[in-house]
Amino acid sequence: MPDGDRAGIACRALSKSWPGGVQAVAVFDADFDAGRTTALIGPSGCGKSTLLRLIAGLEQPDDGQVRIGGLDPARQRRQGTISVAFQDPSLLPWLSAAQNVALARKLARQPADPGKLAHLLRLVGLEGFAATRPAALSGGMRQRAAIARALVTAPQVLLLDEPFGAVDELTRRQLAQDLPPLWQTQGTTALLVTHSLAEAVLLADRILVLSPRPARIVADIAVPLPHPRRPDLTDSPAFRRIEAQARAALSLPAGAT
Ligand SMILES: Nc1ncnc2c1ncn2[C@@H]1O[C@H](COP(=O)(O)OP(=O)(O)OP(=O)(O)O)[C@@H](O)[C@H]1O
Repeated sequence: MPDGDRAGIACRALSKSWPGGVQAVAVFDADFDAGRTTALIGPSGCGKSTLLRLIAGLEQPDDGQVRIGGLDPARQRRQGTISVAFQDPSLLPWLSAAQNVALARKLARQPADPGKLAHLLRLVGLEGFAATRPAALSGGMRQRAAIARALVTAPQVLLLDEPFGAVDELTRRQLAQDLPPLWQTQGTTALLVTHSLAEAVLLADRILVLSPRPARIVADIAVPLPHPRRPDLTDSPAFRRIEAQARAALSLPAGAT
């Protein structure tokens, strides 16, 4: 990772056990280059969300450290450098969808940008629901509002934990096509947890396949396909080859590399 790179992520010997003794992450080492999108894929419960929460500075590791551009991630998050969109969208219930998204800019001390707000709401398909409060949105709509909230600050680091999990298949494909250019053209470093191999290949420059808990890297797969990627890319031989490579790595027994 180049020196002085504000958005490169370094995980060093990262370990985290949860109360009750579950070791979710054990001595995890990885570097994520600035401006690249990496998909994390692995069996359910292997520690992907824990890893993302450690990288976001939302949890402290028991051992090891995370550095983003050489700095503590919690500090970077408070400065608005890092945006997260997790499975639980956690929108403020008393604000409308648009106000929830706009608040992110305020918290990051960025000036209001109504044009950008409207553009993002349109891209995530919520233009007709800007004034609607979260309780009156569907689960998928709340997730889409959370994605818009994560993108509205043009963050240097974007952490997405199954961001399209509650979104229907058709909308998912549309979002997978429309949203990545927003962060990829502005040099954002993105980490994306997904259970979908196709989504990983469509969105990412690199796929890390993780073992069952505690998560460790069993395969590090480059996705050298040009952006932007259209959904029909899924029919190409190159796409299928990478997808098959990731699938094979996922089915490796624990302990095998
Ligand atoms: N807050 C918590 N308190 C206690 N245990 C936790 C907590 N969060 C996660 N765990 C445990 O840590 C392990 C890893 O969970 P984590 O959510 O990181 O996995 P995951 O790979 O993201 O799973 P999934 O793909 O199902 O979302 C699991 O055994 C889970 O029960």
